[in-house]
Amino acid sequence: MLELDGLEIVQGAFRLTADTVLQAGQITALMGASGSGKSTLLAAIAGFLDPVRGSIRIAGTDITGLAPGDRPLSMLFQDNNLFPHLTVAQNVGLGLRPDLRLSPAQKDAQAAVLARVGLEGLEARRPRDLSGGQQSRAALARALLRGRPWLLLDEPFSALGPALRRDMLTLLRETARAEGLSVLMVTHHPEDARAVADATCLIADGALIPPASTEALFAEPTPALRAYLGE
Ligand SMILES: Nc1ncnc2c1ncn2[C@@H]1O[C@H](COP(=O)(O)OP(=O)(O)OP(=O)(O)O)[C@@H](O)[C@H]1O
Repeated sequence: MLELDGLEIVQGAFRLTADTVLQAGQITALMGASGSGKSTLLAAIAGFLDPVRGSIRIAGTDITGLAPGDRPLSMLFQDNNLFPHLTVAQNVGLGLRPDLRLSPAQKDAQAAVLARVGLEGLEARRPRDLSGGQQSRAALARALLRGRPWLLLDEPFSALGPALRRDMLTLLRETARAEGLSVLMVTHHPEDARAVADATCLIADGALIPPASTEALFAEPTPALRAYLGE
């Protein structure tokens, strides 16, 4: 479980509150209008932004004061954050060791994760020699290799066309299921939430509305979802 307990986050004039529980072992979509605070909430959970009040717990442990690297989570950004001068294998290996001195077991894990995301045979390429979809796969592989139980995704596939985005979401769902990952995923696309998210939550009027089953929510949209969808 990821518990947001009386959380209050402030950025300049912007204020966001969150007081809810996100279930582990499933995919939760996070939606809300542009500027509603989705990235801000992820930044606070990941430790890039200190809340002014409240606490964040994962699996019962208070992580509010921990440095980003010490939190039981990995974060995937829209721009993929791949280093242009490193190969695909090196970029992925950074998930384990910044100095890339991988043990034989770590090299095996690196090869396995590259195979899992469909990048076998492309290990020696630089990111610029990969398609957009392959770059997304490399970034996902690096996050997966870290082996942290929670994965936070800030619109990571939004630069891809619809077909590639669907492929990536399918890969995400399969991987999350196979590895028992818990995922919190920001998306602007209701169809993405419906395709892969067990639960969906919305930010509206400066507050996180607790998650509900995606199926139930879209079958009977709440006023906040209706407003977001422009209905
Ligand atoms: N460093 C900052 N200083 C002051 N205000 C900020 C800062 N960063 C973001 N904000 C404000 O915080 C609010 C929430 O921004 P945030 O990026 O979290 O929204 P978002 O829901 O992720 O939007 P989008 O969907 O457009 O990415 C916005 O009003 C934004 O202008």
